[in-house]
Formats: sequence, C-alpha cells, structure tokens
Amino acid sequence: MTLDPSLFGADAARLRSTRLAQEVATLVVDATGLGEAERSALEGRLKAIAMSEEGVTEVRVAMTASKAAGPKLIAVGAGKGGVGKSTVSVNLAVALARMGHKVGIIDADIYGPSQPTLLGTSERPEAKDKQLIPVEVQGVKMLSVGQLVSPGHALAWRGPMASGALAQLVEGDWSGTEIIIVDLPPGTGDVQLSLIQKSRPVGAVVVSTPQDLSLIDARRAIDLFGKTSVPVLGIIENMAGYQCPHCGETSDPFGSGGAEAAAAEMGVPFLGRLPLSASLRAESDAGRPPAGGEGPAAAAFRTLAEAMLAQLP
Ligand SMILES: Nc1ncnc2c1ncn2[C@@H]1O[C@H](COP(=O)(O)OP(=O)(O)OP(=O)(O)O)[C@@H](O)[C@H]1O
Repeated sequence: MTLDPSLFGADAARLRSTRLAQEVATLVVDATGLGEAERSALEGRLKAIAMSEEGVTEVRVAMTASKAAGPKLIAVGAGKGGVGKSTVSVNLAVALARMGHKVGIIDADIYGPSQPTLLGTSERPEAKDKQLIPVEVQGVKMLSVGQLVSPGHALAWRGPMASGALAQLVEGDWSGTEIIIVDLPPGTGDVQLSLIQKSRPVGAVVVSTPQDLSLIDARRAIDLFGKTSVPVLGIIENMAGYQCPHCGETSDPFGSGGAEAAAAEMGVPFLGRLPLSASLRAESDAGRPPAGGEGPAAAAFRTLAEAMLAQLP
C-alpha cells in the first residue's frame, strides 16, 4: 500500500516513494541541497502528516541526496576548433567566481590545452594519494591536460590513453568546489562522447561563430549532448560583429544572428553573443581573462554566466 503524495502539500515534490505495511509508513525523500536544519524540519513535517493517517502507528523517513556535496559540472563544447570555446570557458569560470561561486575549470582539450596560458600559470598540480590537486589561479581552481605533459608537447592521445588522462582530471580533488566548467575537446567524436558519459555534466553550453559552417557543427554538438541526455543550457555566439576601433562602425564579418536563429530552430536557449574584439584576444593571450577586469567584456561575460546559471536544471 502507498500513501497519497498530495497529503504532503508542497513537500510532495521531494517524495520519491511511500509505502505502508503493517502500520509502518516508509517515506523515501530526496533531500538534495538541503542543510541539516531544513532536513530535520522536512522530516518533522512528513512524520506529523503521515502519523495522522489512519492505520499508521510508525513513520520511517529515509533521506537520499543525489550528489549533494559534489560539484556540478558544466561542459562547454563546440562542433569544431577555433570558435573560442576555451576563451569562453575560462571567462565564464572567472565571471562565476567573481559572482561569489566556488569555481573549478577542467581543461580537457587534448588537441590544444590552453587553460594554463589563458590563466597565465605554468604551475603543475601536485598529487596526493594519486589524486591530483588543482592549482588555484585568479580565484579559480584548475586542472589541465596540458599540465600532464611538458609544455608545448603536442598531444596526439587516442582512445584509452586520452580517457585515462581525462578521468584523472575529473577525479581530482575538487572538494569545496560548487561548479566546474569543463572545456571539452572540439568536435563530436568518441573522446567527447566518453568524457561526457563519464563526467555526467548537469548541463552543456555550445559555442559557435555566426557562419553557417560553424553552425552546422554546433548542431552536431547539440545532437551529441542530446544523445547523452545532457541538457543544453544554451548556445553562445562568439565573434559576432566587429566594432572598428578607428571609426566606431560595427560590421559583421561572419554574418549575424545565425546562432540565435539556429538555437530557436533547435529549441535550445540562446545565451547571448560576444563581439570580435582585439583587446579580448590580446588580454586572453596575456593570461588575463577579461571577465576578471572592468571593461565591457567583463560585463558581457557576467551576463552570459547569469544566463547560463538561470538555465541550470
Ligand atoms: N571574441 C573574440 N574576439 C577576438 N578573438 C577571439 C574571440 N574569441 C576567441 N578569440 C581568439 O580566437 C583564438 C581561438 O580561441 P580559443 O582557443 O578560445 O578557441 P577554441 O574554440 O577553444 O579552439 P580549440 O578548441 O581549437 O583550442 C584565440 O586566439 C582567441 O584569443
């Protein structure tokens, strides 16, 4: 026998199952995200209601929490290389950290790990009991596949070797971190697929430039996340529009509005666009993510980070 969940009002949303046998009611409750005090208040309310039901002489409440303590991973992908995926990843991470979140970044781009450069660090992570300890830089904890090989060493890892290295990053010591941005390798192949399956991100962001060709690849990336049941939090259009530093006129070298239209067509949110900007590139190359500064790029990345968080399940 079961108890009718509607008895429990708003708390019914947290009920996973109810059972009544030999006058004992057993309630399984999802307590994800609740603190100690809230958990015991919830337990008290459920017990009181269940006890008031006829034929109930004892109530047992089992609390479960899905990965309550673990960080939430957000994958940033792109159908192809060079669209600014790594630049967007690091700036989202820095923007989130500035908003007060405890943020990590995993640079899983085995074809061109760039996070150490973008964050301006050559520090190597230490390992404790075979677990990598992320380095902390510009308010963000970071582990990069680039830290596992000597600088400049081209990575041509395939299959199990790539998966092994990437698993080490995901299984690093991320304690104290709430959100981890995962800078995926560009493309939609097996390496990306197995990384998504292993790290189970709570959501994914797809970066695209406005050209049709890039958008075709972005669609593939969205398909890949769909196949792996990872909700797409949205598309970010990068390198959209260029403001001439001399005359101030804005032009659209790669077209405009393509990503927004593609997002609408595929039924995924459009998170916003970033212009092509020489200063963004220069600051990035120098290891100073503009999201950590004061200019318009910082505001733009903050807006994107907020839009992304708003889509989290
Ligand atoms: N909005 C932008 N304006 C100007 N330059 C940009 C912009 N976004 C990215 N770039 C520059 O484009 C280059 C490629 O960016 P990035 O490395 O982030 O791309 P990516 O998609 O991660 O590429 P890959 O995955 O192949 O490494 C970098 O030099 C970066 O500074």
